Amino acid sequence: MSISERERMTEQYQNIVVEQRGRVGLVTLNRPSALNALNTALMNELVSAVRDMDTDPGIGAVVITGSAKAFAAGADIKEMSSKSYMEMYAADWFRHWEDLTRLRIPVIAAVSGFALGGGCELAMMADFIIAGDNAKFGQPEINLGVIPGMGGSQRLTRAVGKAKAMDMILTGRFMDAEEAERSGLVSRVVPAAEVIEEALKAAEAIASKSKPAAMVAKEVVNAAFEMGLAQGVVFERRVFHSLFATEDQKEGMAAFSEKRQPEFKHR
Ligand SMILES: CCCCCCCCCCCCC[C@H](O)CC(=O)SCCNC(=O)CCNC(=O)[C@H](O)C(C)(C)COP(=O)(O)OP(=O)(O)OC[C@H]1O[C@@H](n2cnc3c(N)ncnc32)[C@H](O)[C@@H]1OP(=O)(O)O
Repeated sequence: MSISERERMTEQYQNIVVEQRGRVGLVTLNRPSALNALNTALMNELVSAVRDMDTDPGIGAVVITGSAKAFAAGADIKEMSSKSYMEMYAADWFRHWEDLTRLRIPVIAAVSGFALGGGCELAMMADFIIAGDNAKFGQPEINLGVIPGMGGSQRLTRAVGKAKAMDMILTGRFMDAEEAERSGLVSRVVPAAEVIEEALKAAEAIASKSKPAAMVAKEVVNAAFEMGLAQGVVFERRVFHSLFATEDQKEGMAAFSEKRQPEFKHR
């Protein structure tokens, strides 16, 4: 992407910064004065940007990140506080942002600092989280008289188990990076100053693989949350069989036999 294209993309957005680094899309939440509190404008820009990346043949993976101090400190309390029950229920607030979990290409959340409430939920909507050693995760909504509202109770429980999820949601306590890794919430912890670099490296590695294989790998792993084991194993096996219809499978296995790096077509 040329600098002018990148500047144009950035001009489209006020609450995020959108960049392309090789075959990786990088989205940085950009509301530093509010610790990247997630308001409607930011979420709509985020969904729009990652949807464009998802259909861009030149992008194979996405990284979403925030600032050193905050990935996102939650939903924007000031925007939310005056809403009525019927305003929330009639608009079914947050439903549309579940689209973030339906992207085809892999998404990595690079988390430094606070990932609280909606910020933790947004990170858990990614395919995996790389955390800086200063990261603090939490679902402290109970302090505000509410509960998680964008999948937090469901994804946190599946990620760390009932005991820790219940502890965090009922007490509102934060979980540091070490506990988050130990609990399975994050895939790895790196020095905070290196988290974006590490996430970009992981995303570049993913984007260098076969795109159809990466897309279906994400799909079958996520299916484990929705299917029984026997059904999931059959689904995985059928998808494995289907990859033998791709050029990338032929190229990947031929490259191994010929002792060379594969040149995937990424389509
Ligand atoms: C219905 C309308 C649509 C809503 C918008 C769309 C949302 C999309 C996402 C949906 C998420 C689903 C719902 C979710 O489950 C519910 C929530 O997330 S509720 C919020 C949960 N988060 C919190 O409770 C954390 C609140 N913040 C804090 O506790 C502290 O800020 C901190 C993170 C511990 C840091 O403390 P400090 O270092 O002391 O910093 P400050 O407190 O001074 O904060 C600096 C500055 O940022 C502002 N700010 C921080 N967090 C938020 C926030 N969540 N919303 C709005 N503003 C926030 C804070 O007010 C300060 O601003 P200033 O006062 O200086 O102007």
